Amino acid sequence: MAGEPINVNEFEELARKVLPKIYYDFFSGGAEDQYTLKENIEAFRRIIIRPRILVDVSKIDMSTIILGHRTSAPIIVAPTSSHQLAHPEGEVATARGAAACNVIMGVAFTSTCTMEEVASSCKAVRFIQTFAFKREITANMVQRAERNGFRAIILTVDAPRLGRKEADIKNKMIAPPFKNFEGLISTEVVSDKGSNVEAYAAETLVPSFCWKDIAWLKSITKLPILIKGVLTGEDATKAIEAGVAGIIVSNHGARQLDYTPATISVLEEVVHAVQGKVPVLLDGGIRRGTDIFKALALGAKAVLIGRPVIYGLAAKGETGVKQVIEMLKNELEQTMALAGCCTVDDITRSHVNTETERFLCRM
Ligand SMILES: Cc1cc2nc3c(=O)[nH]c(=O)nc-3n(C[C@H](O)[C@H](O)[C@H](O)COP(=O)(O)O)c2cc1C
Ligand SMILES: CCCCC(=O)C(=O)O
Repeated sequence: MAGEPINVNEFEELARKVLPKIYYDFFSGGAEDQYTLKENIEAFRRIIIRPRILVDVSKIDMSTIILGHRTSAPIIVAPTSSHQLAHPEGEVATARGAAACNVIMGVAFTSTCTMEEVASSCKAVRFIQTFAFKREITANMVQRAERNGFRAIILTVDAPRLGRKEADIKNKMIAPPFKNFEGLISTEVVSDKGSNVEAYAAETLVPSFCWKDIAWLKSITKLPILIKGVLTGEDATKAIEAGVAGIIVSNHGARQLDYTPATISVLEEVVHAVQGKVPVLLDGGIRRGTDIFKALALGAKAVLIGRPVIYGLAAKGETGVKQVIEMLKNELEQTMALAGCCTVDDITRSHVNTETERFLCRM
């Protein structure tokens, strides 16, 4: 690649060049055979856009409202851990990039900067992400989130234990200090068996966490709860019954259970189960504005972007994060104009064709 990156994939190439291999592998990798990792991207390619012509597209408005917050585009920075392994300024730089683009910033509790550092560094609307942690960790997180102006809790439910990323095992990947845990976990988290991420998980995660624990989480906070990691209509129905404020269709960027479906291929199933009761968001494999358009056409309110943001951060810090988000926004704007959609509400189911539909047409 010569010159400046002009799309998200070129940012990945740049990140691969600047990062030590062990960290590039950590950020880019998926679980086991990485079937789902490839599928998250491939499944988008199998969806075709049905543009409408001769629509007045002289003004395109990508803005939307997510849980009451107006944002410039249906894009949220996905909560991902360990940003200081990509860039010394870590999550603070990422959050500033998100703020500059007026999109919502998802902050992982396993961040390398503290929640407080991120909160005081930028004006972005921030959501805090947590796992099925021990109750004392969750209670601490909730108090700090409320005190520091976080607007929602993202509860990630696809990780009762950690997925097996074989590159990390081979590379003996050592997690950076997750500063939010200071004073909360007693033992020094180290391991001589290679990756210490397992040790972190064993110290903090509660594999017995289940649906009834959502009622407990609701009882200790007024913040809306988004549940992240839903892949079936059945679980979407249960999530609504549990009283969540939103659902994120996600397979954790293919880093947990391999051979789960590409998220875009199960979005409609979840959307049908939810019946418009709460917003449905999606992440996994978004690399183009056309991908965002397809997700919206199939019923998502917005999408979350994981790895592309990290690649931007690795390549150019805050500026890189901003450039990656702006690229995706520009591509979405271009797609909307060429498909004849002036606002996000104009993007409908009839603007795309799935592979199944094309197959059924031939029968
Ligand atoms: C390096 C890395 C770290 C992640 N850390 C977390 C995390 O701490 N909590 C979480 O809920 N999801 C985490 N995720 C998953 C993301 O939130 C998101 O679901 C995924 O990255 C979306 O796929 P994409 O990377 O293809 O955009 C992580 C993903 C990556 C790549
Ligand atoms: C203990 C860190 C968890 C990070 C994570 O969720 C991931 O790498 O996918």
